[in-house]
Amino acid sequence: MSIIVQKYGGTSMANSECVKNVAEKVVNAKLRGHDVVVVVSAPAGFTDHLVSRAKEITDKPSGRELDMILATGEQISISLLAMAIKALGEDAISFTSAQVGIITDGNHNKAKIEAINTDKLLKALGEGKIVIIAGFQGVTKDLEITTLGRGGSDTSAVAIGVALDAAEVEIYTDVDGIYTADPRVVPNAHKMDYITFDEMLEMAGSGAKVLHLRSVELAAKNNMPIHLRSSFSDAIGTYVLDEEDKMEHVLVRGVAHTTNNAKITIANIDNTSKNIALIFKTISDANINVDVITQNYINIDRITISFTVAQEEYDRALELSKDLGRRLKADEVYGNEKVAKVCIIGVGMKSTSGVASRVFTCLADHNVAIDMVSTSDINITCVVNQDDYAKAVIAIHNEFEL
Ligand SMILES: Nc1ncnc2c1ncn2[C@@H]1O[C@H](COP(=O)(O)OP(=O)(O)O)[C@@H](O)[C@H]1O
Ligand SMILES: N[C@@H](CC(=O)OP(=O)(O)O)C(=O)O
Repeated sequence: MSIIVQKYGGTSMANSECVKNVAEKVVNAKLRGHDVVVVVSAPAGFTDHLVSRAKEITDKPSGRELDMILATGEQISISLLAMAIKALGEDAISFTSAQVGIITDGNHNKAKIEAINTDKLLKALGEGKIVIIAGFQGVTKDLEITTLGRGGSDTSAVAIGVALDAAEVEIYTDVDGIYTADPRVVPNAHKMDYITFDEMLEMAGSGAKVLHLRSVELAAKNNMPIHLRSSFSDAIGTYVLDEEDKMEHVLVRGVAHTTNNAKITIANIDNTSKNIALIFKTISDANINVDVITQNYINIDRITISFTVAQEEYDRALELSKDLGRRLKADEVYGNEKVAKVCIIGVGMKSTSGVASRVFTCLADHNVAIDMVSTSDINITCVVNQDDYAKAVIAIHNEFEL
């Protein structure tokens, strides 16, 4: 019998009505003849609530203790779902990650899965049970509780799918598929039937939180198809696949955005690779992630470096940059705490020229100033003022008739 892994996110597990709805969908999959493994998240908003409880006690909870509290939300969901499935007459068993043996490294709050013990899962499936596993959490070899980073249940589901050699991983959520842009920002965005792993990696990495980035990396690495679909209908959703030939050829597949960005500029320093290396080593030594980087020439010997960081890192990054500016005798160091990234994504760009010029013309026509640009062969990212991001996303969505 083929194994199918289904993941239900917080929005699908929000209340008892939702849990009963999920139980029906799971039982239907079992009755269609599958061995069913279900991965669930905490009820919507519950993990946020746990974070704020911790923050009421201290601004800086230790990673270990934060994981101890954060991992509890998913345990509520697994037990309620097992009860709901049993109430429908099917046998089910719930497991925490520690009970299964989902082994991670010890990096609290952003742990990586290293191994999954499938013994208990296969035994329970062999006994005809529906298996329910707590997503988002793991355990180290020393039995320390860890979590995989916010949104990490998608990654749990794909990792379990790969370990069990499942036919596919179905991710159920509150939208009926992956859209050409965030439907909250672009009301006429439309659902795609397919998207390639590469495009979805860019979308997820560029702010489309509909799938956890690492879940897509893992699926791509193991060629595990993901079917993202709605918990509230039976309609086919969006397939994330390797098979580009199955898909309609389009130049641009979608537009993603993030609004949580800040920009720092170190102006007019000597153009030496030592100076550039010093800047980025100092920032990375402080555990700050740098995203888009640009280097502008003032003349052959002098350059200006700009880079973006997450808004929550802005103050620390600016302080470090001011210190660097003094050491490197920069003319000026300044920042903008509120910028946004708008990312235009499509594998079709690899083989077609002129996409960048259409993007820039379109943004100019809509009076959106472009602060920084970075490109790969399937992604054009423009950094714009935060107030302009929605205008920019909608304009580009229209320009490419998505
Ligand atoms: N391109 C996109 N396509 C679909 N949904 C998107 C996109 N970009 C952002 N989203 C948002 O992602 C949300 C689903 O993710 P999430 O809230 O994490 O669900 P869950 O709780 O089920 O894991 C949708 O409600 C939608 O607003
Ligand atoms: N409950 C965790 C893990 C998760 O993946 O949740 P969701 O599937 O609702 O995004 C979180 O809120 O981050």
